[in-house]
Amino acid sequence: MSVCARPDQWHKNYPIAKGRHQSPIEINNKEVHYDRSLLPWFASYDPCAAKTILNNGKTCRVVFDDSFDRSVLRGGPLPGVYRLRQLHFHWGSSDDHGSEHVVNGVRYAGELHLLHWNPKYSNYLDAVRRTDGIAVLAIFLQVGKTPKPEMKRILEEINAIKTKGKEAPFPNFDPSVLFPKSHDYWTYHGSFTTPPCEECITWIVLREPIIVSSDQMAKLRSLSKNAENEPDLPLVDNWRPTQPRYFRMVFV
Ligand SMILES: NS(=O)(=O)c1ccc(NCc2ccco2)cc1
Ligand SMILES: [Zn+2]
Repeated sequence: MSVCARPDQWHKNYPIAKGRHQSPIEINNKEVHYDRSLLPWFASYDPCAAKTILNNGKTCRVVFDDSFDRSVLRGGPLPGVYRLRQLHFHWGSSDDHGSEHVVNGVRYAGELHLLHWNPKYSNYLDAVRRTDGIAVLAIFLQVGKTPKPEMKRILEEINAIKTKGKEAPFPNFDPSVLFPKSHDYWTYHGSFTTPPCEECITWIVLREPIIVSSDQMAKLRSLSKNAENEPDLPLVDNWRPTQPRYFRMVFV
């Protein structure tokens, strides 16, 4: 495996991976702080901003037009609007694990991340270098009998992006159809969960998971991390283990 492949080796190329604001973390109800000044969050997404779906060898990602304030997240812990840039997933090799954040010891089968950046900075890569540059809305995927029908749209495209580097058009999609009923959330300051592990993320982790079927999780696991003409390597277990919380409060 290349030196960057294993999370415990990342710090060799990205020293910040051993920082004090790394993600994901364990969220334990007995340690969270209630902050009544926190507002509800709101997403207003333009379905026409959705562009393509791709397999980058590490995850399945849907990319949106973020050339202006077209699809935005605001409220909650955020100081202003943040532009939706992409969404992607993390999942395991079986239904009993795969999420990045862990809640009171509970691991979910997967986790959906919607990544937004702060347009007060000139572009995404500039925002990535700022502590208030990025906001990620995280939604747990729980395996159950009555899956959310809106997940089907994404999973139907999986066959078109089986191998690394494959991309397909993904028009007319409003990701807020994937949200659970409750908007209750935890929030804390953390990092990217993959290199470069920059500590630029305001995390908004939804308490209520969305239900997916075991077949839908198997569909995600049918993706490959290799390119088309290479030996098959299943794309599974693309989650980072939880990192030390140090003294970061997690707010409700
Ligand atoms: N799982 S996540 O939401 O923390 C996440 C999201 C996006 C990246 N992208 C990698 C990157 C960082 C700077 C430029 O490109 C890495 C990790
Ligand atoms: Zn992620």
